[in-house]
Amino acid sequence: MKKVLTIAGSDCSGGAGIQADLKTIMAHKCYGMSVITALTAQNTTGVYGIENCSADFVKNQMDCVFTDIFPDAVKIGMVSSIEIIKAIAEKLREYNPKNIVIDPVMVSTSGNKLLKDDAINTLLNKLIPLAAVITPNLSEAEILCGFEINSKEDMHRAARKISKNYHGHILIKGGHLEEDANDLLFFDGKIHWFEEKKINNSNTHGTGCTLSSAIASNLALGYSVRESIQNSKDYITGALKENLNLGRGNGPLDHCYRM
Ligand SMILES: Nc1ncnc2c1ncn2[C@@H]1O[C@H](COP(=O)(O)OP(=O)(O)OP(=O)(O)O)[C@@H](O)[C@H]1O
Ligand SMILES: Cc1ncc(COP(=O)(O)O)c(N)n1
Repeated sequence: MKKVLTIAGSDCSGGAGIQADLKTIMAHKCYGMSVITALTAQNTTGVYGIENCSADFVKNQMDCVFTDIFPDAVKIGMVSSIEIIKAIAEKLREYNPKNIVIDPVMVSTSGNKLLKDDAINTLLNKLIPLAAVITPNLSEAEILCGFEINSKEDMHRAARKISKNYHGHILIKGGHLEEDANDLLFFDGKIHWFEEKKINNSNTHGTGCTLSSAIASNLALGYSVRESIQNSKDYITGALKENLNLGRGNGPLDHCYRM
């Protein structure tokens, strides 16, 4: 059995974060493990509190995982603070796992900050360089490239700019574009579009977490980056099409649809 580790925050309502990741990893028939960076009190309507884990305890969790059940892929989501980012980067350099996928989570669907402003540079300089794939959404890509993104052409320009400092695979997610849900992969100067019609469903809480943990699971299973992204997009599309409608806000995805 392939093993996938998620390093992320907990979402007590089960839609995003560690909970979405573990559901996704299990749906891909991989063995899921978690290093929790923060507890959040949140639900489909918003984030009502954040308690960060200490950097030392993050390291302690990573030592326990890596010295016992070494993962075939690692997904990284909410990382909150400079100290936690540095701790994760230090341990990743020590254990050197393959297939690191970073979802540079900055703001929740409900508009709440999940990464401190002063931590963005540390994320960029210390953690992102260790990733095989990064998966910014439009607003995260805007922060990484420094200009507004309103079209497919802007997404391409943004990827080119980000690639000047980061040489891995850049997947800019277009879920928040007005038109279709088209995602752009940029690597080694070449681009590939993953195209999908937008599904009319506002229950999209956790789509970013789900996509990145699905990509990590597919990489662990031995698929190429391109195949992993296509498989993951198909998984998201299927989970959105189920139209699960839970909670009073932007509800979660249905991870049971393939089981
Ligand atoms: N309404 C939709 N229909 C089809 N696919 C979608 C829809 N919304 C998002 N997606 C897809 O879901 C994935 C996540 O994209 P999105 O841009 O929503 O990321 P995100 O903002 O990080 O997610 P989150 O909502 O978790 O913050 C992408 O592959 C995107 O194309
Ligand atoms: C712990 C945690 N991690 C990530 C997200 C982002 O997901 P979304 O943008 O769908 O709210 C979140 N809300 N909570």
